[in-house]
Amino acid sequence: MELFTVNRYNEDFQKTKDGTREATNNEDEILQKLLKKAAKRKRKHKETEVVEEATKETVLPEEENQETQKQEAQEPQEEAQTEEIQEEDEPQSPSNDFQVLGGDEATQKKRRVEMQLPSWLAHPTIIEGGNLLPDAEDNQNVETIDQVSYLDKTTCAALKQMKIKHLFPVQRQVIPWILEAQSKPPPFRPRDICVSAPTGSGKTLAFAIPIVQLLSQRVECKVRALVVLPVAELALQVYRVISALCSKTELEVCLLSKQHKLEDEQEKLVELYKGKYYSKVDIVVTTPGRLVDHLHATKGFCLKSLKFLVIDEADRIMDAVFQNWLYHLDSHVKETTDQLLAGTQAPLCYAELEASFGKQPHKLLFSATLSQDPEKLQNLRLFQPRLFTTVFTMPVMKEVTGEEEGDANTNTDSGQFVGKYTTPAELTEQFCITELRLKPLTLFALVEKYQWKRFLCFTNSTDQANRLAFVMQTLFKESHTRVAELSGKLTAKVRNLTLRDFTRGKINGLICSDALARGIDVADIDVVLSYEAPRHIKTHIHRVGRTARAGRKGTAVTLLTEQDQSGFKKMLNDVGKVMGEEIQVSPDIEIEHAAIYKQALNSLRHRQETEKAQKMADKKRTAHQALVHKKKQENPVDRPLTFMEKLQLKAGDIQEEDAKKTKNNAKPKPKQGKSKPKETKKQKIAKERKAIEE
Ligand SMILES: Nc1ncnc2c1ncn2[C@@H]1O[C@H](COP(=O)(O)OP(=O)(O)OP(=O)(O)O)[C@@H](O)[C@H]1O
Repeated sequence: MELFTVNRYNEDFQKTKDGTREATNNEDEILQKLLKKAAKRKRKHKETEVVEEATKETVLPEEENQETQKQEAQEPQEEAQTEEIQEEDEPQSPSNDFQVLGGDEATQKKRRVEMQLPSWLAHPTIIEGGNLLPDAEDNQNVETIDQVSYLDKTTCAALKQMKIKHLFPVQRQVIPWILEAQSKPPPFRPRDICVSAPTGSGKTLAFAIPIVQLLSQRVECKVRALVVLPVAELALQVYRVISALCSKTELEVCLLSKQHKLEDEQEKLVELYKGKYYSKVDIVVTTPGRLVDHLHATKGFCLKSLKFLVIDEADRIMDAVFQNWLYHLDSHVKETTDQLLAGTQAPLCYAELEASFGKQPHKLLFSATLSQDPEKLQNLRLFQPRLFTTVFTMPVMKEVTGEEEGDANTNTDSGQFVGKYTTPAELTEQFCITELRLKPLTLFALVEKYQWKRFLCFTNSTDQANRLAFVMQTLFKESHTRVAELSGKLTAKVRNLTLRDFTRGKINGLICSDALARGIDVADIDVVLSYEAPRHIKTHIHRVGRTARAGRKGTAVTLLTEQDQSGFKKMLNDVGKVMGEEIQVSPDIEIEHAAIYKQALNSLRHRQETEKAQKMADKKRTAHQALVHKKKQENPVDRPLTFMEKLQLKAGDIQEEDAKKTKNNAKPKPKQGKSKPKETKKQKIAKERKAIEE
């Protein structure tokens, strides 16, 4: 069963001779074009070589000769691969592999079950990556912002103010597609899209520009666009970009994140006028948790007019626990015709299209590591989804085994869509082998050796980030390098201040946990270090993606121990990546910095002991308080009166006073005898309590 409803009006399908359908080879055409370009480059290179050879007297040194032999050898292989790729694209008949029970050894070997991707994942629209720098040769013939036909004047003016000269490849592909999809007449609905593009390739503007341009003509202010991001820092960053784009329009943008009070945000969202709520914003940028808070708590926060739902870092949001935000959101958007969207019904007919028109927002998913897990994607109920994916080099579909190193940017596992884990072309990846006990010192020596002035160092946990930041601050005490911690352990306010100081250059290095690994965009980071090998390839992709952004060069270094190396290498090879070159530090670092390192470790140990003692004291104090409280519960005499008891007493007193008044009128006043001994507080409380019980 198709995972998603197939739309009869989908322009991507064409009839073949025998009446069956097949996807047009849009992506195949692009792949073929890329291949031809590569082959032409190879031939040209070879011709020049032959010409050079003809004029040269000297014989090529042995290795060069081997090089040309290897190249020649490779050529026919490449052509063969070209054929393979053509074969690959033909729809293959399902394999009839099965296991013969009790057969001989050969037949017993279970065939590897290859994950069959849904057709929309298997046939993505390929975005040909390239150099993003405006003055790069690839961009000489790229239109400038003013020459782009599909951008209106206000958008161009806003982009110029943001110092944007050219659109990036992912923007040139996605923006016109969204504008065109939205221009379809009712009841044809725009297809939902998933965009998988490298970190720093400009995905934010790829969705922000069409949304702002399409909403800028709105008349009434209603929430028509919702942008959801996994963390508050990212939401703040995207909010700033969209606000800058809206500066030339009347659109209002609002940021909802736990960094502000709920009441203050409610003030910005809605206003009550003559008993009716009106929206004060057009575009809302938020995190899933905060969205649910407002869906429950903010009266008048209406999403019935929602036109766009953008999910940035979509795989992170789909992985995480805030899955139920989709359920809450759905209950606030127009009623959903589930069976229609979940693909359990027959393909859409005109009446159904008409019935479902405007019922769901246009869903736009973006990530550098998009998930292809059908179950997770199913939750989003995408409508005839379309995948855009970026590749920098020809995705050569070849088997990559653990030992050999695959070419960068090639996804060889047929269970993954093309370009799934593409990293920026300007990124240089390196690694450094060290011992676990010397890792802080190795990090210190690398920063000193390469004189890095702006670096990020990622650890696998917040505790590790906290400890490492402490040790590095001690090691860098003598030098001018300032290091700070940035992890989930700190409050959002402290994290913002630290990030601001780092952006301004007051701090040189941040020791971060992976909370910051996604999306954060800080310019000119020299190097991103992984202090510990990342546990998952996605984490690695997002960590290294903090540098080499927007076409700028960047370096990523991973600190590995002998034990980590093989696992890390396999993790990269599985997605067709390589480890890069090895860098080393002087083997005498331990001797050179023995004193300061020992001092750092001792102060860390001392701090940990103090913290442990503090924790023990806190534990004892809470235990004692619990005991005292328990005792007070047991003999209530010492327990101070509760609020209810005081109210009862007050009510009792009033009754007593009334009774006394009537008695006093009838009875002579008592003689002044010896004054009674003053009762203690305890006796007073016991007496009051007795009075209540009576
Ligand atoms: N057309 C453009 N011209 C110049 N700079 C651009 C352009 N588009 C985006 N940028 C800049 O590139 C940087 C990265 O953009 P953005 O954060 O949108 O990338 P991204 O793909 O969302 O990255 P990530 O996957 O890490 O979130 C930003 O500093 C942005 O200002």
